This record gives sequence, C-alpha cells and structure tokens, in this order.
Amino acid sequence: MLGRLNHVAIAVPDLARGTEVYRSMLGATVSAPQAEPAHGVTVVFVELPNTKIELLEPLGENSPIRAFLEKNPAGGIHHVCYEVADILAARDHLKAEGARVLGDGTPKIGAHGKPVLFLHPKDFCGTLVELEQA
Ligand SMILES: CC[C@H](C(=O)O)C(=O)SCCNC(=O)CCNC(=O)[C@H](O)C(C)(C)COP(=O)(O)OP(=O)(O)OC[C@H]1O[C@@H](n2cnc3c(N)ncnc32)[C@H](O)[C@@H]1OP(=O)(O)O
Ligand SMILES: [Co+2]
Repeated sequence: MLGRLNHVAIAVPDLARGTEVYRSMLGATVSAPQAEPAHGVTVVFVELPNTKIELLEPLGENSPIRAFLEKNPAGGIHHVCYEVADILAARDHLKAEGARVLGDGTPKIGAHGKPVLFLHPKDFCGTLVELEQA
C-alpha cells in the first residue's frame, strides 16, 4: 500500500529560525513559507535528493501542533508522510483494520495540492502518519 516517503515533518517554534538552520548551517535549498490556514500551520520544504523535510510552525490559536510544541519547546520530529496510490481505498482499508483516521475521514488538500489524511499516532508505533495521494 505504501509508496514513496514524501516528507518527514519537524515542528518548530520559529519557522524563520528553522529555515536559517537548514539554509545557512546545513546549506540546503528551502522553499518560501507557505501559510496553510486550513491546517493551522505555516510550512517550508527542505529539498533533499531522495525526499523532503517539512518544517512547520503553528498558524492560529487552534493549530493542531501547539500541544506538541508545548511538550517539545525546541521542536521535534512531528510526522512522516507516505504517498499512496488511492487515498480513499487506503483510508477504508485502515478503518476496516480498526485504525483511527483523524478528523471526519474526508481528505483535505495538503501543502502539495494533493488530498491528505492523518492517522492516530497511537495506532502507528507512536508516530503520527500522514498519507498523501500520489
Ligand atoms: C499543510 C498540510 C501539511 C502537509 O504536509 O500537507 C501538514 O503536514 S499539516 C500538519 C499539521 N496537522 C496535523 O498534525 C493534523 C493531525 N494532527 C492532529 O490531529 C493532532 O496533532 C493529534 C490528534 C495527532 C494530537 O493532538 P494533541 O497533541 O492536541 O492531542 P493529545 O495531546 O490528546 O495527543 C494524543 C496523544 O498523542 C500524542 N501525540 C500528539 N502528537 C503526536 C505526534 N506528532 N507524534 C506522536 N505522538 C503524538 C500525545 O503525546 C498524546 O499521547 P499521550 O501518551 O496520551 O500523552
Ligand atoms: Co506533512
């Protein structure tokens, strides 16, 4: 079911600072900030030869990553994103297996303009999993 690793996401308290760490300290190519109000975050993508790193900071009072950053004030790995060929079939399979799909189960358009879903970390080895339609 799983395709490519699309990105590994790191939640940060300060996106500009995180961008500088990757751009200046690590010499990476980093995209411009992309506000994603529907997801309550602003993101940048660090381009790597084989995948991407998504840096994300909270956007708005109800950001879903605020609690995570309260527990991890310096930031930390927040989720992994796998591509799937058919996100609705994947969702239905995982629900049939008893996994918790977050939200109402309807995919939202993510940072790459593709439908995405999130799976509860407690069902996936303590790791928040994002699925993105390939
Ligand atoms: C623009 C879209 C972009 C893209 O790539 O396209 C994105 O990636 S958007 C990313 C931001 N959006 C989301 O993360 C949506 C899904 N996340 C959520 O709904 C919440 O973050 C949730 C439900 C996973 C956790 O919310 P919260 O921390 O407020 O809830 P709890 O404190 O009740 O947490 C429950 C339990 O899970 C543990 N937890 C929380 N976050 C993570 C995490 N990232 N990785 C692993 N575990 C996590 C938390 O510690 C609690 O565990 P417990 O043992 O009960 O303390
Ligand atoms: Co993501």
